Amino acid sequence: MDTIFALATARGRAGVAVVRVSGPGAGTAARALVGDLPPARRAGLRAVRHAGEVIDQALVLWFEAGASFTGEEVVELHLHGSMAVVQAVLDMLAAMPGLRMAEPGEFTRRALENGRLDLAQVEGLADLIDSETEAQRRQAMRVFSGALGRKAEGWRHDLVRAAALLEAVIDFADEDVPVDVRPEVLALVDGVAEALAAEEAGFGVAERIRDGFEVAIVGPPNAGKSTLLNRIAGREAALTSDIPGTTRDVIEVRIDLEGLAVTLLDTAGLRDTGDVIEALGVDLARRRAEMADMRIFLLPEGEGITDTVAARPGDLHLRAKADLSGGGAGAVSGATGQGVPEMLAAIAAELGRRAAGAATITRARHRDAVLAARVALQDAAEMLDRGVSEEIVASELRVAIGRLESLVGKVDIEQVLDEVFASFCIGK
Ligand SMILES: Nc1nc2c(ncn2[C@@H]2O[C@H](COP(=O)(O)OP(=O)(O)OP(=O)(O)O)[C@@H](O)[C@H]2O)c(=O)[nH]1
Ligand SMILES: [K+]
Ligand SMILES: [Mg+2]
Repeated sequence: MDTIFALATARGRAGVAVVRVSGPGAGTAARALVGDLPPARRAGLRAVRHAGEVIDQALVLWFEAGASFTGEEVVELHLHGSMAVVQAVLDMLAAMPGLRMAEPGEFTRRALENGRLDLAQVEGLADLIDSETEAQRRQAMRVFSGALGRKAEGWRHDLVRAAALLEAVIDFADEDVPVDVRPEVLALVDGVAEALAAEEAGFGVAERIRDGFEVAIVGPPNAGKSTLLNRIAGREAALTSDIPGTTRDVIEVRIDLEGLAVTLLDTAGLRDTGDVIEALGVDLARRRAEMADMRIFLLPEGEGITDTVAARPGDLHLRAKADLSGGGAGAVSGATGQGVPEMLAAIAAELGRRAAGAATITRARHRDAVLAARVALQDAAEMLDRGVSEEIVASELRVAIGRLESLVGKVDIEQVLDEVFASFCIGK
């Protein structure tokens, strides 16, 4: 096994830069740089030397194999965050036999391979590092701390018991087994199937928390949609003018709305138009608005709309240009900002209400495994009903168990590893 090393912190000038070394040669490599190592898990200040010259003063941390992030011997060198210091240390490590630069995600991959993390935790860690909003952080932390693994283990436990009950009947087929195990098996199968269905139902929202909710601003031309978007963005994200039909493309602005990641969409004003390009914009506006999680309908007082998008429960209907019409509840003005805080609070309340129903599963990979397991359980329940032999029902349960184990990487792991690690950067 190679000993790997990498800069674990972001590149560039900083107060501190951490170089991490992991593998059987980590301790030896570190001793060559700093002399004696401090006791395991205790920070110690050491001079880093190259050919007798002091390169930097570093805080050194050393972890024994079996008690580190990767499960291997690990040394962390907390250097001053200078490009020159970091480069000198990386060069010295690269020159040592048996050491090489880590691949992207390789530290985490070793943690997985050594059983320090399960696959879902690895995904949670990737999301945690990528998280930008409070809801993203909280959701990622839940997965990273093993919540999905614990749930999967509970479901697996119930299904293993159900399969064992059926297998006991198979083993004692010649004897007179007085108990009918089918009711208990069915109860276990139904219980897990229900829990899986709940995960599927909450998946869409969990995915939105991870990737962001889309909220589209729609309305007739010149309603002030782009002006409103710019007010919220705090910059000129979209062109505005008194000419109807100014916006043609969809303009996206990403905001952090009370901890939720939200992408606001400014769209072309909806109307019938002979202008070919504007008509393309109106088409695009309608499609994106219909796909969005929520719509803000902006309508000037006394004005109708000739070409509209269907509203759905939870959408907001607001009167535009509140400054001209005297304002009041349900009115908003991008020009003056009045009503904007109330509008943002209403969006946050609606999306927050939906976010509360988020599942523990957060990725399409999880959803596919849960769906496949639930389908197998449905088949098993139906077979029990029809009096199909215990062997066949038990093998169907094994299919479901296998799919649930894939959530935490117990099976099919190679297939998903490359995809999962593709999003990691070097040093993780
Ligand atoms: N008084 C007032 N004028 C506004 C307000 N919002 C926008 N306007 C004006 O209304 C006109 C249209 O504004 P835009 O933001 O371009 O409207 P839009 O809905 O994006 O228009 P299209 O992209 O053409 O559909 C501009 O002259 C703005 O200055 C507002 O809240 N109050
Ligand atoms: K306009
Ligand atoms: Mg516009």
